[in-house]
Amino acid sequence: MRGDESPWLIVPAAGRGTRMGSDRPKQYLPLGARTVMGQTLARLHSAWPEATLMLCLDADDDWFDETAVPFARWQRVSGGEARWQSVRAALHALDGQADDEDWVLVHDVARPCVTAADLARLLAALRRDRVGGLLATPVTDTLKRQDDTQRVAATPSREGLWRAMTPQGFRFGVLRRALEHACSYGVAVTDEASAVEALGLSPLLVAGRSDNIKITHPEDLRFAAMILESQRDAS
Ligand SMILES: Nc1ccn([C@@H]2O[C@H](COP(=O)(O)OP(=O)(O)OP(=O)(O)O)[C@@H](O)[C@H]2O)c(=O)n1
Ligand SMILES: C[C@](O)(CO)[C@H](O)COP(=O)(O)O
Repeated sequence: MRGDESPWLIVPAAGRGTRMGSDRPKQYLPLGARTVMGQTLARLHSAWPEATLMLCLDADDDWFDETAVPFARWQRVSGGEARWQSVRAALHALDGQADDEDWVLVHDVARPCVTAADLARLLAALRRDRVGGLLATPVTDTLKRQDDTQRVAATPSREGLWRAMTPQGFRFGVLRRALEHACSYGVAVTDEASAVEALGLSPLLVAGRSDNIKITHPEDLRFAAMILESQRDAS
């Protein structure tokens, strides 16, 4: 970001929610008093009201309602086939607007439970760092690797393993280069950090709350509603 007054924020929201299996993309399902997208954008806006939002939407999206966008400065970007392609399209749209040194924060529309405290901690950590980084939480379950008959082939150590979350924040120039590199070399990246890692850089892991869940399956939606309720009771 260039300063407190104009951070860049990319929200990939062009997914179809296949695993949710609902009648509409999961970002448009009701969650509390809003939609999933409405909750996510409200959380981001309360932390970073001056941000410029780049909102990646499917080109054929008929569900989008721009009254759900609380940001004064925002642009709609046509998303791509995969998440990283949606983020890349948003970075292309920032060409000529963002400087290489600006920080860009990317947050999934499907993570509506991110807290203001985690957003503030991430940003503070990024400002002290040269590379950039992401919210993440240490793995707490025992892990199993399957064989080709879906039996346990191994129990890998969870020591030093984290679950990657969002936001993920990097300088515009680095992230732009990382996604072009991933595109040119056909590297399949599921988050910004892995694209940056492919450049030989080491993103910072910033410990975040484990309830910053990604809504993926139907049960996650009910879980997210409970999390939002419990966070409201706690505040
Ligand atoms: N082509 C895509 C695919 C995904 N996303 C976004 O990336 C985030 C994480 O993706 P995921 O949870 O996999 O969402 P979907 O692609 O919607 O879900 P599914 O894989 O079940 O279809 C979501 O905010 C989603 O909207 C995107 O902007 N563009
Ligand atoms: C970026 C991400 O949220 C990190 O956990 C995640 O990888 C995105 O979801 P996908 O299912 O991998 O597209």
